[in-house]
Amino acid sequence: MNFHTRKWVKPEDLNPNGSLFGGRLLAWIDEEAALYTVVQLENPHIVTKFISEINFISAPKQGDIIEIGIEAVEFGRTSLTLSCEVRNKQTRKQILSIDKIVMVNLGEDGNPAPHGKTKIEYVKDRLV
Ligand SMILES: CC(=O)SCCNC(=O)CCNC(=O)[C@H](O)C(C)(C)COP(=O)(O)OP(=O)(O)OC[C@H]1O[C@@H](n2cnc3c(N)ncnc32)[C@H](O)[C@@H]1OP(=O)(O)O
Repeated sequence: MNFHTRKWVKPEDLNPNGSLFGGRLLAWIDEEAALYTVVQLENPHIVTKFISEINFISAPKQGDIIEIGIEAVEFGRTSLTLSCEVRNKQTRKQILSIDKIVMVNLGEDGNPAPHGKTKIEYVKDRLV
């Protein structure tokens, strides 16, 4: 799993209990999943279709640095299924896990379209 994105938990990210607001974390994850999918499928027109159970394992506090990891689990015909882990960057303590995030590739008409991909590709390999 690649942990591409780091976030610094700031006052505006907190819930009234003083820990990271879950909705804020989900927004960061959704954006990360979308960016990962755009890069993998080489198409900016993708949507989040389905998110499985979300396990909030521990609560980050203000000042924590967290990192968001995404991994491709399955390439479907029009879909790409991802998994997600979030952990504390310094302590590696687990913060959240999601088994399945299903992203769907769209055509110009806005309907699901085959993406033609079967495996993870690395941008550096596309450049040579
Ligand atoms: C990044 C963002 O924030 S996007 C904003 C939030 N997302 C949205 O607004 C999306 C709203 N939903 C939609 O527009 C539609 O549901 C669509 C276009 C995504 C899909 O329409 P559908 O009629 O379900 O399409 P369809 O039945 O062809 O399924 C498309 C793919 O999704 C998969 N899929 C559909 N429903 C589910 C589900 N409940 N769970 C898992 N996978 C699913 C299908 O298996 C298929 O994958 P495959 O082609 O690899 O086999």
